[in-house]
Amino acid sequence: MSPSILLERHRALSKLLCNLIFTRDMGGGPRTFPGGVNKWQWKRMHEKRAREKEKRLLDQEKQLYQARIRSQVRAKLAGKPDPYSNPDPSMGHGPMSPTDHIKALASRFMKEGAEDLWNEDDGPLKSPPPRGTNERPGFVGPSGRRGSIRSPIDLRKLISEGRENVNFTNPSGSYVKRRNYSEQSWRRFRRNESSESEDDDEDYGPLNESPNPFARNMAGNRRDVNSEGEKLRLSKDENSDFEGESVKYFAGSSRWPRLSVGGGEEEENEGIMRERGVRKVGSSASLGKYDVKIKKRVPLQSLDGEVDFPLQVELIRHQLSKKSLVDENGGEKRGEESILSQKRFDECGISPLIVKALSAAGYVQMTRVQEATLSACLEGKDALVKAKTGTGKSAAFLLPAIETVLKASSNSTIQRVPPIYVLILCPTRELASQLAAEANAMLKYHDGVCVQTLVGGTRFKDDQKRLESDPCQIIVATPGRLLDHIENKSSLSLRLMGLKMLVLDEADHLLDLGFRKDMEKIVDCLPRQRQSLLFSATVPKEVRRISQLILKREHAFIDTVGLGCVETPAKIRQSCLIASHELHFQIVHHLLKEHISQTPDYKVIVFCTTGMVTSLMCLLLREMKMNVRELHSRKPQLYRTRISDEFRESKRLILVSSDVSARGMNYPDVTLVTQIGIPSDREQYIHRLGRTGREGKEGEGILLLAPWEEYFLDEIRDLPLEKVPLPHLDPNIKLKMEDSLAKIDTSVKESAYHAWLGYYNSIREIGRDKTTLVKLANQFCQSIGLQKPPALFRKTALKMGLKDIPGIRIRK
Ligand SMILES: Nc1ncnc2c1ncn2[C@@H]1O[C@H](COP(=O)(O)OP(=O)(O)OP(=O)(O)O)[C@@H](O)[C@H]1O
Repeated sequence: MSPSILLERHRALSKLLCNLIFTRDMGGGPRTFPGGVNKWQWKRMHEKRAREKEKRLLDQEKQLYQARIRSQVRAKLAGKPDPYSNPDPSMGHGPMSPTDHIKALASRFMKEGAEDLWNEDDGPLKSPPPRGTNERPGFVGPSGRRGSIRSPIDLRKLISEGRENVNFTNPSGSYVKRRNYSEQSWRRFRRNESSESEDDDEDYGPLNESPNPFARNMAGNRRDVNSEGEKLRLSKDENSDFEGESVKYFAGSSRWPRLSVGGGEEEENEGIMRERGVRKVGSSASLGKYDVKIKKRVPLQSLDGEVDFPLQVELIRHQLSKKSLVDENGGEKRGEESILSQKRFDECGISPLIVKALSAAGYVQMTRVQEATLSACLEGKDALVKAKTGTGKSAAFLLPAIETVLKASSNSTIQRVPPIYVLILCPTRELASQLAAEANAMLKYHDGVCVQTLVGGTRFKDDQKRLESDPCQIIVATPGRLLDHIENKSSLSLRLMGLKMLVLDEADHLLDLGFRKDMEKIVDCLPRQRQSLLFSATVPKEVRRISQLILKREHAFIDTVGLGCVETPAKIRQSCLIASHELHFQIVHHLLKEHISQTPDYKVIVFCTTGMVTSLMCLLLREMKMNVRELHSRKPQLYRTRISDEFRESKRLILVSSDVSARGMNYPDVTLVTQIGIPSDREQYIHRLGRTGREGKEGEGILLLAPWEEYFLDEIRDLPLEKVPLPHLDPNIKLKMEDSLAKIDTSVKESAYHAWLGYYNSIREIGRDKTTLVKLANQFCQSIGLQKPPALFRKTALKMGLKDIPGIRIRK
């Protein structure tokens, strides 16, 4: 063997050993922490402490405020002067003015980068209901007007008193409206407040005259101060993050003070910092001291009067030029609804062969999310990206992923263990196959780059053989199967040492409790020196916090939806029907028939709560002579793949599915999505709905709930859902339906009952009242044609906390 080859081998071996030694400590921070807890337990402990502290502070503040009001009332009744009025504000000892109070509270409690998260409901800000209306918030009334929505107070807006009215677009072209809220909103707020205080706050007498909305807000009475139709977006995020930096502000006038919450252990330091006029920003609450930036405090006062006129003129100019561009391209309407941007792929510095492959696939112009993210991703930055369903997020991360591989391959020397440069994780097997297919389409003209999937439901040994015989640089995997490989000490772990990029598609779901443990283990085995990209159509605030465990501190948060904007595509008509369980099957049948008669090329997805309920629904619809397929996790993988492919290619077909199809699946031209029963959460509703109305096309979504499930509407009250009356149901269909139900095997119905019970038991709002849950389950049981509820195994009943609940039968 020649010396040069030996030297080469020696180098490769040393590199590998270095990697092994230095990359065991991965994913951020040391591996062991005081008390022997691991990194994740340590961080969770800090999160918990921060939450508790925040709650304590809020409670204190609430008590102080209430005490103040009481004293004022007493003084007023006794004819004494207001004990809190400060005759000489310059003395500085009296109580703060309401506005100052709010500012002080805001600066104490709000976290940097989380101003929008102050909205506890995590939804857009909407206007208060007009007095005297009975319309349910969030629904479109018969007149077509949207019912108003109860939403929380936007502190920043209140702080922004004195600012000029400015309308501008952010770099994505979305409309941003800014107004002077000083008097108008204040008056509106007070009006709104007084209307409710009559019922709620008798004790406090003149509370409705109180000018301190925040204290009331803390007391749980959140109210909105926006006027109807206004899209208020005051956050720095949507401005700065389009620029690719999470700490950069787009407009001078939108420079907001960075605000933070100190974590449990940090109280002492916090005091010192405050004294020095320095404050911590970043995720100190959740990450202890590991993710804290030190920033100079920007005094609130000085910002109040600050108006950067030249910049505002520039913004208005930008808006006008954007508008004329849109008009040139076929009117404003089209411009708003198109997912495409003005930029072409050949303008953004990606490899010409990829551009060629993209053109072959019909991609010439970038979509907005692709334009907004590509440069940051190509620069190697970490990013958390939020964009609506069906807007091209997959290509937005696949392109930089492929570029990373091309770059790494051209730089690397021959290695004994071929490295995996890109790891893409996603929640379902079907989505993994879809992403791999899309990546392969982009790699059409690149022979040397290979993509493989690692998903459950296939033979583990086959995976291993494939990995050995056909070394790939990109892996698309589901967390469970990937972890099997890692824990099996296969060569995959070694190959992952060369990882350059980690992508989490449907990131919020992957960081959710169901996947969290697996994700923690996986991330621990990846090199720390990597780029991480997190994509989803929904990014709830907890996810934004937890995402920092994967992302670097200086990551970009790119939100193309925008704070306060509706999170679902504009062209999807959404409606909701409320009906008792026994009518559900009939209604579903009626809705499908109606849709089919109106839509020649129909393509429908019916989402059910669980796999077994999906199975029952599918059998029933098939009995009713409808063209249906079923897809859920109880089916073998080969069957799932076949059905998924068939549904992708076909028209005039109904797919009855569990949540395996809820996220990421790109079935073209789905005309209707129906959801039967409550989705597991608001995010799941948005993702399921997003299977229709993709690429800016039209779509329709119908949610069917039982009356007791109506509470869920509160979670999605900011979405444009129209509550529609029950359709007239044909009595003949009822009889037919009963016949069909009778033909279905009892075991299927029993399994559906058990699954139903398990599903709703796991939903916090319902599962905690076991007696009611069992009653409702028995209603469902009758609606599916079972005479009495099937018995549960004692162990199952125990696990579910249902053992001694009346109505539950235990197997002997
Ligand atoms: N630049 C482009 N030009 C034309 N079509 C595109 C472009 N980028 C993506 N698409 C198409 O847009 C559709 C939606 O893309 P994709 O599945 O990536 O959406 P998504 O944002 O990931 O949705 P979800 O949130 O549901 O996962 C696909 O049919 C895709 O082919």
